[in-house]
Amino acid sequence: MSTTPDAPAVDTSRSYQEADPSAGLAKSGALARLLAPIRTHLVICAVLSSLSAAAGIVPYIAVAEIARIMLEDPTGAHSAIWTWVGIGAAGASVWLVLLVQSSRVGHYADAAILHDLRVRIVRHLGALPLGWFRLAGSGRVKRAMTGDLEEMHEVIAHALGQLTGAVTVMAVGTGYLFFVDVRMTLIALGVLGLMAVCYRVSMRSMTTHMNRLTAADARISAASVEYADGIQVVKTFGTGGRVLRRFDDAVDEHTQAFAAWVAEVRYSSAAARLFGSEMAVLTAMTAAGLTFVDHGSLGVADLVAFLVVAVGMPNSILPAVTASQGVRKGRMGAANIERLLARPPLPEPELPRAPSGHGVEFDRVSFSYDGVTTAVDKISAVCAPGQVTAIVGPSGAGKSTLASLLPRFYDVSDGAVRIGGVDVRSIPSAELLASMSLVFQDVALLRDSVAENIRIGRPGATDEEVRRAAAAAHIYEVIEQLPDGYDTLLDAGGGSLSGGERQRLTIARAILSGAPIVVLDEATAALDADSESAVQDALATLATGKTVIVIAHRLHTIAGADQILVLDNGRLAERGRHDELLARDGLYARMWAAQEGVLA
Ligand SMILES: Nc1ncnc2c1ncn2[C@@H]1O[C@H](COP(=O)(O)OP(=O)(O)OP(=O)(O)O)[C@@H](O)[C@H]1O
Repeated sequence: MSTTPDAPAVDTSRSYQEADPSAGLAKSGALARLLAPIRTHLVICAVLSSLSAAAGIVPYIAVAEIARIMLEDPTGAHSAIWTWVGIGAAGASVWLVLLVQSSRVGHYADAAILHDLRVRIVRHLGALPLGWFRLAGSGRVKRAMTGDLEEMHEVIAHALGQLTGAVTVMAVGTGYLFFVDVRMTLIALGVLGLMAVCYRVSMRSMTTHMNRLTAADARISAASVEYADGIQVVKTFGTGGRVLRRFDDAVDEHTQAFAAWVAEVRYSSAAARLFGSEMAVLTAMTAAGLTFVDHGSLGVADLVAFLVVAVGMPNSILPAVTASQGVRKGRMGAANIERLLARPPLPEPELPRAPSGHGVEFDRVSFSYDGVTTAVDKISAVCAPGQVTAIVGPSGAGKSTLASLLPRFYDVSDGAVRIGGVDVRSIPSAELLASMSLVFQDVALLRDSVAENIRIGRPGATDEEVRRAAAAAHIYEVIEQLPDGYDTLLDAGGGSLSGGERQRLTIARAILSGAPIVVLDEATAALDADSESAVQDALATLATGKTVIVIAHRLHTIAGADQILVLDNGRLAERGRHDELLARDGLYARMWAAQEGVLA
């Protein structure tokens, strides 16, 4: 917990790392909890589909009874036949009406709850610390909004009805058959029971195999994305073979995992299919039935009842098998969604305070991503308005982490970050973010026009203001030469803009926003000399009169900074101006010598 007096109480024990998806919270019961608001609808849907299934079996019973009447008294009056025809037709009508009603109620409840969950997820995402998105990635968000919700949809709109329907068909069907002949019914149930046993055997190690397949799937996706994202590097440096090998390995692993599963379950699943088929029930009923008829212990009419009703039962059981797998997936989807909704949101201040000024202070700031390893360790520094503070250090020293504590991508584990004397945790997050321009190296452009991409900095800005910002960011001429000028559509990758041009576009956005604090992560990728100097000029314009914090990778770009913080292994190793640090002959001097050596 912070030792500083103005630090609001927050839970610093939180870990920002995404929990293992297979880990426990809400693993069981998540589906029931998330569906609680539509429980009544689900009960109605289940009752309707159960009644519908019961009505659906009536026509089969009617056919069997008509056959009985005709076989037992072929020459008699057949008025009872018409009664059964009526009962059968009524059963079919009720089946259809109730089926439609149950589907209507299920889909209505499904649409309502999924809409509700989508809104909850989006609101929750809006309240999560921005750092979470960096760690979890867009894949996690996409999975929640599409795959996980779709799996819940399957349960609500389809699986529930199929399962209740199957149970009812079994109950009503066997009830009627027991009434006709107990021995034949037990034989029919025996065949279906064998199917259940074989199915259970084939599903015994499903979780292990599914986990292996899911892991292989994830590796295939990662290798594909890695290949597509890094296609330029891959082709330029001829490392395509290595990346493709990772892809091939992942595909091989997937194939092997699948083959191992198939090899293990091939007999049990084939047997389950066999015993669950109409063919198996028909064979068993015919063989046993004819034997009993031969011995005179079963009437032909009773045999017909089994051939009509018992043989039809597998038809409703097979969809229920698929439905039970759907329920399993739905439970996993619900657990994922519940886990996402359980991520703690960024705490908003109970007593918001307004900063007086825009000086930034890091006061004995510590931070750990996992609650174990310290990424930033007791760093103190003051970044005055109108001055440029550069953060430098070897890779992994904690530069980006320290800077990301200012916009509260993560909250400090200890100490405090202040703006204008106020702890950032006491400033409402919308105001906090509005007070700073963040220019990161993973330049974020939207799929929109050039003008709109700049206007994000200040949505109400006029075209003229957008143009002035573009001019100040030294990107004006580049835009003028684009096919549709400011109306040219960009894609998320920036379309035909170069790396330096994309950076200047985001600098124009930051200039337009006029935010008094600027945090920028210098591009690690080397730009060509012209682009580099254009970016430097743009940054100089952006920085005028502002509190500027630069995460620098190339030291010569920040040699003129007012203050340089040299981080090493999460600690502040040195601080001072360029000349002072060179004179100290420490880490900075060594890094400088190394970079100059490369440049020389
Ligand atoms: N998302 C994360 N989860 C866990 N640890 C992380 C995460 N991001 C960074 N770290 C760890 O925190 C430490 C500081 O990383 P950070 O990215 O802040 O360093 P950096 O100086 O900015 O490095 P670079 O110059 O390579 O970008 C490193 O040990 C890094 O491995």
